[in-house]
Amino acid sequence: MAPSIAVSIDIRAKRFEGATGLLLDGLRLDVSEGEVLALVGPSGVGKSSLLRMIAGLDADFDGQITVFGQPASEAGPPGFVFQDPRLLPWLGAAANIRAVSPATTMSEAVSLLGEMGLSGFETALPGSLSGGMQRRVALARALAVQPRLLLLDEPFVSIDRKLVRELHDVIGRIAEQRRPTMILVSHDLEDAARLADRVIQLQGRPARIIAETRVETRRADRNPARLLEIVAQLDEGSGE
Ligand SMILES: Nc1ncnc2c1ncn2[C@@H]1O[C@H](COP(=O)(O)OP(=O)(O)OP(=O)(O)O)[C@@H](O)[C@H]1O
Repeated sequence: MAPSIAVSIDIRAKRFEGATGLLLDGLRLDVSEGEVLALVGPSGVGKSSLLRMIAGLDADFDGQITVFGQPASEAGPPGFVFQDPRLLPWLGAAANIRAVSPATTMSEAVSLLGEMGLSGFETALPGSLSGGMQRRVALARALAVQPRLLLLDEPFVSIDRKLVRELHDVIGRIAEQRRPTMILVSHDLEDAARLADRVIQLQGRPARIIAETRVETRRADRNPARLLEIVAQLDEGSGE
């Protein structure tokens, strides 16, 4: 049986007030339930803007986006991990989760932090955590409401490569075990190659889909050599 559609995007036009020209013009894309989709493209192409439209945070465009069959602006908030972790600096890690999701019990928050590899850091203030750890708290916070849709906006920027790999593992585990539909925005082909089931590459103004690549290799089998091959395949697709 074909998987059902989680997110259906049909944008005829998106323009920002005061900006010259259209940001998006004729973008159609369906995301299947449980799929990990990567949106990749250069800075300024419109990836974050598209993510905000999918989240229902920006309904000012010509077209329609549905999330599990409902207009995005009425579908309820998805899990959203922003480029910067946006943690409350005066609250510990578990309290940060509960501040956004009050229905989450302390033991659920502790268990989520454990899943992110942060056992023992429940009361740690954000300022005492590394950038990678703060991202993991933000991920735990997004997962606390058990979202069917998880949106990740450049979760790997400004952290060093070793921490990026740890975060790749955490997100890969979420994909395999919790199986939310995930849309991951990145400018880095390697992030996409490591995590995505399908990679959409955007380019230009208005932004167009210049390549769509399905990554058939199971995430667990994407060892360094295979990852290099996948990145090369994506590079070829983008004409780089
Ligand atoms: N609220 C806004 N008003 C006007 N222009 C905007 C607004 N938000 C974004 N833009 C413009 O839209 C374009 C796309 O921005 P967006 O942040 O979506 O790109 P991006 O691909 O996510 O880039 P980056 O990776 O640098 O965040 C940019 O030229 C940006 O300046």
